[in-house]
Amino acid sequence: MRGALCRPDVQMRPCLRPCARLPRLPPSRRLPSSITTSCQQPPRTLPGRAGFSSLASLKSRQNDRARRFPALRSLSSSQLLPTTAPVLARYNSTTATSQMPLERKAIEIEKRIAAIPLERYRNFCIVAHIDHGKSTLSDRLLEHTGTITAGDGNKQVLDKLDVERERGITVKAQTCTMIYKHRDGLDYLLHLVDTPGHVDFRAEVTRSYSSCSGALLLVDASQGVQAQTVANFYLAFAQGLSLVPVVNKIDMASADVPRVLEQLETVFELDTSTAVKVSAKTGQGVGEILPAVISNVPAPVGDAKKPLRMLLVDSWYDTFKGVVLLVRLFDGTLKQGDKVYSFATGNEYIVGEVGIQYPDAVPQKVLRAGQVGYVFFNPGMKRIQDAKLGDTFTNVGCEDIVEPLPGFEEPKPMVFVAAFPTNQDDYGRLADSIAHLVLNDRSVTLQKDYSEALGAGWRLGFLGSLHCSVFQDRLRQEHGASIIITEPAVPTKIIWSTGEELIVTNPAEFPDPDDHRIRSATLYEPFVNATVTLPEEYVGRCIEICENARGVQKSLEFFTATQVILKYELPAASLVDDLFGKLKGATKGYATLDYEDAGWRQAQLVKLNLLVNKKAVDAVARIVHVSQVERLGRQWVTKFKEHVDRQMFEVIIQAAAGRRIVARETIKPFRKDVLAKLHASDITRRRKLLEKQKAGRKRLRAVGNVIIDQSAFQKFLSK
Ligand SMILES: Nc1nc2c(ncn2[C@@H]2O[C@H](COP(=O)(O)OP(=O)(O)OP(=O)(O)O)[C@@H](O)[C@H]2O)c(=O)[nH]1
Repeated sequence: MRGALCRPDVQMRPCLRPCARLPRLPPSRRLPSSITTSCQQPPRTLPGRAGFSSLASLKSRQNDRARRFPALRSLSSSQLLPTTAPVLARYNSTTATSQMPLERKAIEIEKRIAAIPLERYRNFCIVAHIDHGKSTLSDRLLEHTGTITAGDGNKQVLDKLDVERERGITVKAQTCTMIYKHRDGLDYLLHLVDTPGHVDFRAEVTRSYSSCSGALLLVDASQGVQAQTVANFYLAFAQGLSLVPVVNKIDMASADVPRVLEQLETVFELDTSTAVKVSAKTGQGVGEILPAVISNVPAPVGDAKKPLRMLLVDSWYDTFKGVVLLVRLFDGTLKQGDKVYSFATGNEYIVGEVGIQYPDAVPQKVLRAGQVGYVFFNPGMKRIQDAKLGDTFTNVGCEDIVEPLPGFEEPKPMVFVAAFPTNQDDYGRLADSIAHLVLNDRSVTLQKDYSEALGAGWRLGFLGSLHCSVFQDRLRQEHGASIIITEPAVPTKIIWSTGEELIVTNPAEFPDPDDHRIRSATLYEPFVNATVTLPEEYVGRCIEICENARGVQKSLEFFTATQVILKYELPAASLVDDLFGKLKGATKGYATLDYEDAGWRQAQLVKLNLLVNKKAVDAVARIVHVSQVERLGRQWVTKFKEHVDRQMFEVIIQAAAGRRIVARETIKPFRKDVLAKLHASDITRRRKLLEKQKAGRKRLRAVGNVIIDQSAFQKFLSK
């Protein structure tokens, strides 16, 4: 959430181009620019070509593996080389210089970059609401600079995950270096970051801003300013980024450019005389963007002659290279063989390879101050936990004279679910798949969990509901996993009468109603500050929805004659309860929502249990506000009844809030005709058989021995 992520310690820059003044901004501190001390570094030998041969060596390793393990021969190259093969495939199909082998291409790029001074570097990202065209515009810029060739196969080149392409959303910020020949005839080194628009991935956005000094503020000409435009604008502004207004989708019949320009002036007080009007789809006007970036975005500050000061922006795991780091160099240079020191862990590493994303990994001899690129070590960094995002690296021996950069605040997961394999035999395989995904998504938290009903599983924490659903999709798509996922829930804070605190993310850890301590404890739930933008005619309905979600209105402002910004303080639980879906439904899809962490608020919370023959189904339990128990309890018992088969005995389904039963349904038993073969007149025998049947039922009921099929849970837990 934004509150937890934005950097209150980053100073606002005195000059903001083109906008000069803005109210209501958080205090911030300037990004450190340079240090004045110097450091004697040991003489280094120039790296040989070894760094460039990594691809060849990977391929020969692949062949070697295939020779040793014949079963691997049937696998595709992408299965054998999880990172490099798709990279190569796309590189070959997309890169303008793609006909060249990787090594030649690397040398060519290196020559051009070496001739570009720091004053001609520009690091920028695209700030926009979801779906306003960031990834499409990135494609056009990559084509415009010849980084990739135009063509149908090149849609959303920077959206590398399957789930991103399938859903058409950016989940992971991606970076790309471009070399641009400007109108002045000189080469400029541009570094572009395509960021996600959705609020769940705000951590990615914030981190990306730290490697940039400017941003394109992109707005859809038909939709105008929306919730995430506002939120991302304030984040970028607080980081001191220089903003270039860009109006996109001008090819659309519904485009209203003058209205959008007016909004940019009114909402952000931006000077729109320099705004660029484009269609990322057709390419119209795209040629004007990079000249605007060059004139408005300042070159990064840094000194290549100083000791290394390098910020760790992102990381991912590669089977062969170990952890690969995406870094921004503030000072110094980095090349193969350099020894570096991590301020966060105190570990030392030897650089194995450095390079740039162009848009895929292209090795380079050296990275210089101001550049953003990748590095991996030799021997490789084994544990992803050692790559602490926001960490500063310097040359070994310079740790006492180099001041580390301010890091990032780790995002806190706010949505928790439990996950279980559909078939317990798959536990081991699913554990591997989850571990693999968690390696590359640092914001997911993972703990082992166990449910009597569903067996061994895990409790996973996510940044939001979309983050959770993207993770599930990736598990299914990339690992073919079949899982049961419980309903998402937010954490609860308990402050005991002794003053001690406990954050409960698993309802199983919530104290029993019989536990005397809970009666004197105070309970808290997380709240968010939500910003909703919507057309004026739907205001009444949206207010009703927010109030029903226990929201407290903070403000209602018109930012144009027909558009409203509504601000509410809301329980975070309402977001997992599909508040956004309800708002969209009420506004024909026009409402947009953004939110930031507003901290904990005291609340009357209770654990709601689903009981089957008096026995709690642990996987279903939730901690909810007292006002919700009746509605949710009724919903649960009705839905559960639909999915449980009739048994030989009566099944009682109840919802219990603490000790209070709030809803009940009964499934009548099959009555087996035990008297079928009996002669009608044999009264004693008849009574005996009926009594035996009754006792048998009683015994089963007493142990709550209800056989519930796994598919019943799946259907119950699926929306
Ligand atoms: N007509 C038209 N459609 C566009 C234009 N730019 C983007 N689109 C379409 O708008 C949709 C969203 O574009 P994306 O580039 O995925 O948007 P995004 O901002 O990267 O989306 P997120 O990463 O999910 O925030 C896609 O269907 C694009 O084809 C444009 O200039 N004109």
